[in-house]
Amino acid sequence: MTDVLEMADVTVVRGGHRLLDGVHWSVSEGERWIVLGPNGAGKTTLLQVAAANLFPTSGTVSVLGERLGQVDVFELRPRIGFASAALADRLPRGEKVRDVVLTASYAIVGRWRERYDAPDTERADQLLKQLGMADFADRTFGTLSEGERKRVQIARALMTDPELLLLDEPAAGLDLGAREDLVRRLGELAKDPYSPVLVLVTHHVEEIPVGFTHVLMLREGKVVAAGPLAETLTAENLSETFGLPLTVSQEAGRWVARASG
Ligand SMILES: Nc1ncnc2c1ncn2[C@@H]1O[C@H](COP(=O)(O)OP(=O)(O)OP(=O)(O)O)[C@@H](O)[C@H]1O
Repeated sequence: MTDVLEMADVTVVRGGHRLLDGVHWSVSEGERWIVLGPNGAGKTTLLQVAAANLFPTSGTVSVLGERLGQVDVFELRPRIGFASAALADRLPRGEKVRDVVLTASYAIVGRWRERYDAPDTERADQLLKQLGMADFADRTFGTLSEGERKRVQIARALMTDPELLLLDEPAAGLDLGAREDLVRRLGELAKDPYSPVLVLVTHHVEEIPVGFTHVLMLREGKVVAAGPLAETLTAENLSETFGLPLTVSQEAGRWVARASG
């Protein structure tokens, strides 16, 4: 199996703080990863490095076979799909939903004078359909609910047919129904063999979709544990990651955690 992502001894220092501290991480073709950890653990920083948006202070990073520092990141970035709250904030509220997806082709937010061919529009519509948003294509982004916006962002992130898809807390801020809907859709994406390699950041084990295969657990910039979900997401590792005694169980492929005792 080829390596999609390879980090060796990656450290990121900002303002005297070690946001990431000696991270080793290897992601291979076909894997679906969860990055789990408490607030401030460094999850977003890790994703920024994986997205080739942030260069580490030390250590080496290879993404899709290209070594950061030796590759033109403007050629690499279109091969990586990315969705985060920070990116969503930049999407114009008055933009048509179809255009929010379409403009990803040019890595821009907000349609202007660029030209799109019919296959681009067809792909945007197909992705909106896949995410259950076909009926919303002509609405403006600002009129959507939070859950609907999240689904549009995932469609947008898939527009360039990326080889790696990075999702930073896609279920944050959703009510129970919208969260379950999104987790189910991410589960469908996970089981599709044509999907890109997936990396999903979350604080909550309840948000791990069925079909995800691996977990990297992060605390204070350090990897607590990383490996296949079934053997890595233990009560011991979870307690160490979140800094309190926790129990964890699995039911029908979904995970539940609570404070023990
Ligand atoms: N430029 C910076 N200078 C100093 N510290 C920073 C800087 N950027 C981020 N941090 C700190 O680095 C830590 C890790 O941040 P990061 O956003 O990666 O964590 P996270 O795990 O994604 O957190 P959350 O779950 O709350 O989103 C935080 O404590 C944050 O305050």
